[in-house]
Amino acid sequence: MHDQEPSAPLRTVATSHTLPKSREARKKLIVALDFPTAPAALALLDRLEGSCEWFKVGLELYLNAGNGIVETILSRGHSVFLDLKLHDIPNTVGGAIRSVAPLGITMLTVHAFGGPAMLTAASDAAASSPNPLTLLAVTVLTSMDNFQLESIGITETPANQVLRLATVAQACGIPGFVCSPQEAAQLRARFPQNTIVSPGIRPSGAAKGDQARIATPANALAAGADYLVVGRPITQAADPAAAARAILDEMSVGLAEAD
Ligand SMILES: O=c1ccn([C@@H]2O[C@H](COP(=O)(O)O)[C@@H](O)[C@H]2O)c(=O)[nH]1
Repeated sequence: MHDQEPSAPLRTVATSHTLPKSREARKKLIVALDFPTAPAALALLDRLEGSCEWFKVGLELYLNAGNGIVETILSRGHSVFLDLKLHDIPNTVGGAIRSVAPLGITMLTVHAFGGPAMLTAASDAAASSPNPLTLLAVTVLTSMDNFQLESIGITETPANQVLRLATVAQACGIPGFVCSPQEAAQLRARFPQNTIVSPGIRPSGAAKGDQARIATPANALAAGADYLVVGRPITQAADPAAAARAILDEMSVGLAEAD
């Protein structure tokens, strides 16, 4: 469904077996900077300096702090996942991608629910990016359970709906997916070369909050996720750096066991 090169998947970096496990874990952890202002986000960034190298900027922060916060995080040498979950008509989504691509972000989300025309326009726009940009198709939000899906007329299970949306997105040239860790194994089996990013990560005993489909960091990696997105278990912890280190330690052990 696309006539240009799709944007590159990030699997090569994420699955490197030459790195020490602690280093590999750091390359797979993305901290969600869900804060209302740039100073609040940068205060957390300061505390995680040296521990974490990937940060996700979502709607809350981006709508307040704009491209400036993205540029600041990039200027500190970190990678940025811009989680805008674009969902609009094809022309608008393509234009939005062309607007943010020059920033130098590494990953950007679109909603797979936008359908083939929108996903193809997104893929084409990413292919013309001046920097390598991996598009991720958001499948079924990790906050949704069967009841939430049924309420909007979707009678499929979350797992089936994730597979359906990922299949459409992949056919349109989108190289990565966002899904819960509970669907990571089925997507990994079906799409071995695609990038899988999983939010809904909760260390044992952590508050679930509004997330419905969750797993621990080790189980998410074992299921085949390339990247884990973690927000509140780190950002709301009394000691965010210690919380991040504990998650990284669990990830390192999980990666070692998988070898
Ligand atoms: O399906 C999705 C897609 C995106 N997210 C985002 O990930 C983080 C998760 O934060 P937690 O505090 O660890 O729950 C957040 O920024 C979401 O916007 C998601 O959770 N689920």
